[in-house]
Amino acid sequence: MNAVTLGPAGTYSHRAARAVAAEVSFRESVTAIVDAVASGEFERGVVPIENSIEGSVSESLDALADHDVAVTREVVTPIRHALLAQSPEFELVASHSQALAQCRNWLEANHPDAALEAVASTARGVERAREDARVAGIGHPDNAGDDLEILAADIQDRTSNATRFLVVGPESARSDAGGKTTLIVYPNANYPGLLLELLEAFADRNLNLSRIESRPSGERLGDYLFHFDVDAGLYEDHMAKAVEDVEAIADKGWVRVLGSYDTEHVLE
Ligand SMILES: O=C(O)C(=O)C[C@]1(C(=O)O)C=C[C@@H](O)C=C1
Repeated sequence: MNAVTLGPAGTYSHRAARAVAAEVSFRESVTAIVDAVASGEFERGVVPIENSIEGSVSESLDALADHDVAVTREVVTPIRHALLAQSPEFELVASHSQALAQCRNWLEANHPDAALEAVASTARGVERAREDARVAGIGHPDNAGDDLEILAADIQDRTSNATRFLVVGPESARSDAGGKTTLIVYPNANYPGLLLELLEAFADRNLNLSRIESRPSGERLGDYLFHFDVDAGLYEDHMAKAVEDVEAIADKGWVRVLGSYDTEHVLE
């Protein structure tokens, strides 16, 4: 199985992708990854969806809403950041915006004068550090190689820092089997109790939601679509019925059922 994920080599996404595919290729944005799977160029894509400190990765949510793809698995992995540079004499810290945010307090306390630069990925920030002595990168410590020093390890603001990645495949890979289901709902309507009705489709059947996110639809201000993760598989009768109810409520808009899948925990 070949997979595409956020590059260059050495990103956390790369570490997650190695757990599901023997061959991993890279793109520099989440949207490009989902595009490459939707167009059939790759069998699987691995995208970060949510972090325990910083919350949702909105580019991933929007890319999933905009493409006909399926979710085939989720991978959860701990994120332990290190500060890497040629020497302690750096002026600027480059990393992915999520990583900079996960280390915000540590950076403020330890390097208040350093400038911050958001780049496409943590590994791209480490590359910047490798090319330029004025730059430090934040990323996985394995990226240090022979030429960079690990100036500090475990610099994330909370000891428990974990990111959830979704493995996406073509629509044909959509499965009803698995302990979790993701769906995206665009009701294209706005009236009192609409969200309550959607939630009741699950609550009335004792189905637990593990995540709900709203994202702007892009159609008009105040118009939203909703991302639901449910702790049940589509093979379960009450889950299939909940989806039918949601489809009836959203009959002026659309419902994208991305499928059911299981979770893998990757520690290294
Ligand atoms: O830049 C990377 O290494 C990534 O894989 C992206 C990403 C993210 O977007 O959340 C993945 C895990 C960490 O939370 C930090 C960055």
